[in-house]
Amino acid sequence: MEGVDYLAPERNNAQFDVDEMKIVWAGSREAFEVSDRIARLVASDPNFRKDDRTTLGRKELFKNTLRKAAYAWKRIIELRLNEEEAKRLRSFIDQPAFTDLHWGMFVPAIKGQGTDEQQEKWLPLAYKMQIIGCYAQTELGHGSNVQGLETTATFDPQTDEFVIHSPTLTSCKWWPGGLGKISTHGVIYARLITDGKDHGVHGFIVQLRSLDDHLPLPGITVGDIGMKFGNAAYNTMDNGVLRFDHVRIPRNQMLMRVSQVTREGKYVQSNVPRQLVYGTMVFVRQTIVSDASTALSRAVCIATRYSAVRRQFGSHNGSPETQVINYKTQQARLFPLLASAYAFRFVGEWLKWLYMDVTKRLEAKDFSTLPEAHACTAGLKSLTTSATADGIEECRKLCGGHGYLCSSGLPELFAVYVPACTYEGDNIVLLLQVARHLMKTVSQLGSGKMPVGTTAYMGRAEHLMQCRSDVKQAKDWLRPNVVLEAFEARAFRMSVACAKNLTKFSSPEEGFQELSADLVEAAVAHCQLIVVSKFIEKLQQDIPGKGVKQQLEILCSVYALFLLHKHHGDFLSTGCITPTQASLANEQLRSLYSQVRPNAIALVDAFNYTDHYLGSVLGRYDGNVYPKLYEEAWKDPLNDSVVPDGYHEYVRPMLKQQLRNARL
Ligand SMILES: Cc1cc2nc3c(=O)[nH]c(=O)nc-3n(C[C@H](O)[C@H](O)[C@H](O)COP(=O)(O)OP(=O)(O)OC[C@H]3O[C@@H](n4cnc5c(N)ncnc54)[C@H](O)[C@@H]3O)c2cc1C
Repeated sequence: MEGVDYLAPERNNAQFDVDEMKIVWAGSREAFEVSDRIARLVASDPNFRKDDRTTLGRKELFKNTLRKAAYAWKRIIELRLNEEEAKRLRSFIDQPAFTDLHWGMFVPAIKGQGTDEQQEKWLPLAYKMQIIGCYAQTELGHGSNVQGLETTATFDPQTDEFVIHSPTLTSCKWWPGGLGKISTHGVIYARLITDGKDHGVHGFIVQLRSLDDHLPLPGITVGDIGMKFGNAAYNTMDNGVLRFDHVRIPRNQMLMRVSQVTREGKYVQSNVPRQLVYGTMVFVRQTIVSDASTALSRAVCIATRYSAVRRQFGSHNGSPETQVINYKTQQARLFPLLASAYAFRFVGEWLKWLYMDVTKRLEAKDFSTLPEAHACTAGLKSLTTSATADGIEECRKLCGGHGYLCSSGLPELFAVYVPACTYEGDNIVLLLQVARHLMKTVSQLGSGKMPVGTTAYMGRAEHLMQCRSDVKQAKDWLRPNVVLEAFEARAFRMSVACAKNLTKFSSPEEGFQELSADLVEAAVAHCQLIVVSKFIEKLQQDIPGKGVKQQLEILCSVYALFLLHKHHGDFLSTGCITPTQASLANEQLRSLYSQVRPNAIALVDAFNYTDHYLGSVLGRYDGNVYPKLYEEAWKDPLNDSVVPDGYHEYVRPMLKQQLRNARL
């Protein structure tokens, strides 16, 4: 029945003020109002319809993406939306497009690496979308190892130009989003060569297509790299291939904030420090972490609502069957993901603060915390995107068979999200960078150099090596200091163990290669500690609203104790806790799940997602799942006719034993 809220009894059980939780989730009342207004705007506009997306062919899908991007830009101008509102609008449209790379990578690259004059020239054009840009770093043969890129930018002093060239097949740019069919310009990464000397990889602004007829400029071969994983999903994006044949660009199109090439062809470092690039990196990764909380919360919202609707077994004398959300196994799979969504939200919020802190320090020429900030954002990007990709897939399984239908929204969400584990740095490669930083920090402890930021806890080395948890009963695990100390001791001891083992090898590099799997685990332990500690810090703030803080305290404990349970081998083998304490943590966790249960629906309502944005029949706000699933099935193009196309050619001859005469 339309208009009936089938989840109302669940909502009535909530023990906290959902409206206040919505503000906490959004970050502030103002952020909530902007987000709520823009989400409704998109949901109510039929131009942003997306329910037929997974049945469209690639060309139709792509054209549909271009239409939405153009229409969105028109609305942004008509409604005079500010930068934040425009960003929200693009995200609620929920369809990856060339604009993501234009605003998310091209513009920040020019801002971060361009000189003042370059910014004055290029940014106004980009802001008005008079040029459209992409970010082209990866090549067919080279991704993670950026220093291995082969594209060359050779300075020609005769003409005051760079010659951009792809010397081999493997040097073709491969993957950049927006490149394949749309970008007019790109920030292209190439090896800078002056006077026969290779100065390593630098960024250049290169025009790729004519601004009149959109044809590639002379010397440029460009196209799309082909279909990607899943239906619709990232196939709305034109990830591209690009080959240069001695393409000339003026010297002033090298991004010269950090290093320059003079008119005479001399390579000079400017007085601006190289660390400046860290600022852009922290900004981009902060966005990725915040996107992780969004993607995971969407999946969790769908799985939680559907778990309250779905019933299996347990009927007695004609009573309804049991809601699957009441099964302890369902709770033990679902509620840690719910807690993770909140945890990632708060660590993302903290990263916004970190970005501002990094920017301020850069302005004051204080570079002391930069390597730590860099390592920490790399690690958090890796941790949150991996957990989110796995979490979305778990949510699909939590929805049983129906989760496999595109109309559940989960297959597309997974397909569109999972490359986040690879782009902006492969997650394992990033964790290895974190591990290098941790090993360096440990090695400097004896020299009196105090670790900073998220590694500051390592400064209490002696205590962390000796401390033993004093947990005696299950509820002791609810004390934040107890949890924090266990996570700190585990992370530190794992790092110290790796550092010790490294000394057994004849060269540090050989040791690093050999121990890389252990090093990755140490890095994960460190990153999990960061997320736990930022959740705990969040709870030290004043959080208004009936019951809101209590719910967050429960979720924080769920997040931490779930990790402790999952990785209890680490905690036990490093001697941070005893087997008895590990089982007390598990006992406490079970009790926490029972406390989450009555609030589960309200906790996902607090994400404030419209049905349009969720794009899921299973996750509908009103819980009216079955009639809508039934309706949705009939909309499939296969059901346009009762007898399918192909029956007369292929099925009938088989049934009638006439295949021998059939023309196949
Ligand atoms: C959807 C999507 C969009 C993208 N958009 C862009 C874009 O806009 N612009 C752009 O320039 N690029 C883009 N990329 C490319 C992306 O940045 C690269 O794919 C990424 O950096 C990983 O590099 P790779 O593909 O070379 O992987 P590889 O580095 O080849 O990784 C392959 C395997 O080797 C492992 N590995 C690699 N190095 C090490 C090591 N040192 N130690 C241990 N293991 C290692 C990895 O963990 C992985 O398992 C995009 C990619 C995708 C999937």
